[in-house]
Amino acid sequence: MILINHIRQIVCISDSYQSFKIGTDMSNLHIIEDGAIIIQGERIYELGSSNDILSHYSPDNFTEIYDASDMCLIPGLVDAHTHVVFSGDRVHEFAMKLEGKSYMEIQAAGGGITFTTSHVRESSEEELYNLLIPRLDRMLAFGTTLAEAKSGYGLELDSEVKMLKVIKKANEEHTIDLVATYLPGHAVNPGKTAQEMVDDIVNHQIPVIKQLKDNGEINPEMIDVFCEKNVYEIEETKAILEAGKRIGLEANFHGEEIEYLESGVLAASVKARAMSHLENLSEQAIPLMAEAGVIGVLLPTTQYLLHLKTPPARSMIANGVPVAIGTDFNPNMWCLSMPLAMHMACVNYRLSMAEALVASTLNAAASMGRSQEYGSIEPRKYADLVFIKAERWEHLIYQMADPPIAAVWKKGKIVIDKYDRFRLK
Ligand SMILES: N=CN[C@@H](CCC(=O)O)C(=O)O
Ligand SMILES: [Zn+2]
Repeated sequence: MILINHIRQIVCISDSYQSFKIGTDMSNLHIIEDGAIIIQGERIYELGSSNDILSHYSPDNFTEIYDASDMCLIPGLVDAHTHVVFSGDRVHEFAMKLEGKSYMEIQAAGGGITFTTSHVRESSEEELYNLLIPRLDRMLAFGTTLAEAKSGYGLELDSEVKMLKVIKKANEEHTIDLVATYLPGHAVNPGKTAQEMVDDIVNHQIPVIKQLKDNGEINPEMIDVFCEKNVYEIEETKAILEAGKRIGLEANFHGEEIEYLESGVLAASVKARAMSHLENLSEQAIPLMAEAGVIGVLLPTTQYLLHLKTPPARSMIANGVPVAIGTDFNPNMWCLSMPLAMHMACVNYRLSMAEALVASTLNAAASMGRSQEYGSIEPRKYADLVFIKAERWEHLIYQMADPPIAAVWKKGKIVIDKYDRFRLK
């Protein structure tokens, strides 16, 4: 067993194995001052105040002992929304956006998702994998230990499957755990109608996805659609999500990003696990989402880049929608840092730092069906831990672009240690 002792603050998030947090409970972080934690194998064994833990154990009980008296501890961060597998950058489009072109204008002219899709179709599985790994390394250095990862730049069966295989392999081989989302409805291929795409996805792609999943070749757990005006609108989105649900994939989709379509009501009616973006979410949809337990995933980086409306985050929290945060890392929005996304959610959406942390740990884990094992510091959960070298944990968010992350532990092992000096035994 391993003991980490005299931690200034252990920010547990929950002490009752909650699946997610809502409302004022998002401000309740269950902080233990001068805490100690015991790790056994991959998991947390026990935690409490240092006094309590030290009175029950002797140093002989431990193979390793660490002193963390100048650090705070939070659960590993969880990134609820990424498009981390792709080839080709879009820096030229960033310049176009600065000149005033909108996201949809660039997409309509064959750029955007269509541009990235043509690159991904040309890339081998190995090329995509080799591009992915350094991105995951960077995410880990920013404290992310679990992330959602979407396909969505294949937009035909073979290339979607290729992306899902890359995600599966990276999940097996990289330290970060990935939950795969199959995103067949990310854009409409040039020369096709949305309805033709839906027919292909529902009748041709989804049965093969099921077969490959059953054989263990790919492992998507969720299905996603970009529900947007002139992309996949409500009925088309619904058809894809329901076909995915029939093969056991949970709905976790893009909605209400650029134009209002009432996708929040759709999310509630199909009992989606989560919906991301939400900039145009209506007040009427909020209680329905709360009632259906749909997690609202905020993506403050993209909203900032594209000058989108501010999502009604405060109203979502006040009305009981569980709120999560993601980086939305993708070739449109290049951000691998959850602390930066959290900072933006605090400043631009007026989340408190406590709410942002819950949204980036327990609630983000819930958005991918993982909150029983990840997202809080509680006995039996994975020992995915982030140490912050500061007097209070809030420095993680306050120090914005350069968060003082001293060490990251993944499943009971140190995987990042910037100071290499807190081990005593
Ligand atoms: N809005 C749709 N999908 C992505 C962007 C993907 C891309 O532009 O490549 C998003 O969540 O922001
Ligand atoms: Zn996205």
